[in-house]
This record gives sequence, structure tokens and C-alpha cells, in this order.
Amino acid sequence: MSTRTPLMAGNWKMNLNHLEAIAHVQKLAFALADKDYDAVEVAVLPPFTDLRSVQTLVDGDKLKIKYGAQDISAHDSGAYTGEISGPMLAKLKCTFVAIGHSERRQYHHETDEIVNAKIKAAYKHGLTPILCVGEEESVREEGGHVAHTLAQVDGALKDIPAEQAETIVIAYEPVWAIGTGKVCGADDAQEVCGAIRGRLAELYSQELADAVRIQYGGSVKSGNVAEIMAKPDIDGALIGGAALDADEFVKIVRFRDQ
Ligand SMILES: O=C(CO)COP(=O)(O)O
Repeated sequence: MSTRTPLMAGNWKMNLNHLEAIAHVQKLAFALADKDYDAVEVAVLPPFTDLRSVQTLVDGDKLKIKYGAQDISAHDSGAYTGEISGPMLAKLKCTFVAIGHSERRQYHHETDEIVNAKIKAAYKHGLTPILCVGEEESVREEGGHVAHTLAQVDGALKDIPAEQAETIVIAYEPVWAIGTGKVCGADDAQEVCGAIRGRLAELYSQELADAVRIQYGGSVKSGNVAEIMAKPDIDGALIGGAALDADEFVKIVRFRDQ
């Protein structure tokens, strides 16, 4: 029986301004009781412009909700117009940072090398990476989904020592299931999440592999989360669209009640 605490993280993507963010986090705080937080770790990943507002709320009201960013620069400072650095996120007391989301890979041409550099930047500044991996539909149709996803894991973790890797969160997000309503079947998600854990055991140790949390992401809703969470190698979810509705996100956090 796994001792891994499930992590339910809402990736808001480019949604909710800072005022909406405050209202949303207040709703979550109001709806979630202490026992919910004990059973499940809850996090939100708002746009950069919301982080200060979320931090002020979480700090001021001593909320148990964690928060983080959707991306990080590989550089600490300098002439990188539009970028946000690790030191800036650390100063805002972010816990998490999503790295290598498929939308970053697709629209911003992020390669495994860039993802690896960003993971190093996150660890350098005490942030926990949520490494996003997963295949496109054509890759799955050809049966290459496991190999493709493991190659992304290998690239992302290059030269990352065990004492850092043991805290990583890995989100398996098949690209074809993101925002499409096409949820990956629980058995299919388990196949890849189990393979990721196996690869962590090969790269590091079984002990490390058993400690790392692996999430599933892609059209997760309150109606399908329980089935996904019943799988042995799935330790949480990275939720997009459904995380924008506070009531729905709370139902997902309470997946054991479904
Ligand atoms: O990309 C995702 C989370 O990072 C998943 O998005 P959806 O839940 O909207 O499919």
C-alpha cells in the first residue's frame, strides 16, 4: 500500500485575473475542511500575474492550499524579456512549478534539453517541479506512447541527482486527452504511469521510485477521477478546465467520496 499523499493540482492555464483568483481561492478555502487537506495535497497553478494575490491570501489566512507557477525561466536574471525567474518564484513562496507542459512544448518549442535546464533552475531555487510528459495522438496510434513518454522522462532528468529527483512530481498528460473531453482510460493511464515508475527505479532506485508522485492529466473531472485514482501508480491529477470551477475542483479533491 502506497504511502504517497495524492496531489490534486489545478493548472489554470491563461485563465482568471488576479481578482478572480482571489475569489476562487477563497471559495476553495471555504469549501475544503481540514480533513480534506490531510488526505490530499491541494495546489493551484495560476498565471504569473495572480501569484502575488494568491500568496497574500494564503499567507494572511494561513491556508493549507499550495500554489505554484506554470513555467520558469532556465536563467536566474538578465535580458530575457517576458521571462520569470526561479528567484522571483521563490520570493513569492511558490511550492511548485509546472515544467514541460505540452502547450509549452507545442507553442513555445520547448525541447527536452530546455525542460532539463528548467528543472535544474527549479531545484536551484527550492521549487518542486511538476514535470509534464505525454504523447501526441499519432504516437499512441502507432503504439509508441510508452517509449515516447519515457524518453521525455530520461531527457528531463538528465544529470539530476537522486536527492533532487526524489521530490519531483511527474504528470502523465497524453496530448490528445488535454482539453478534448477524451479521457485516457484508467488502464491505459496506469500502463504509462507504471512504466514511468519503473524507469525511475532503473535511473535511481526502487525506493526513490516508490516515493515519487505520478499524476494523470487530461480531461479529469469529478465523474472520472475516482476510477483513475484507483490505479496503483496514479497519485493525483493535474486538472485544467475542471479546475476553473471551484465546486468541481473541490469534488475532484474529494474523489474518495465519489
Ligand atoms: O493540461 C492539463 C493540465 O495541465 C489538462 O487539461 P484539461 O483538464 O482541460 O484536459
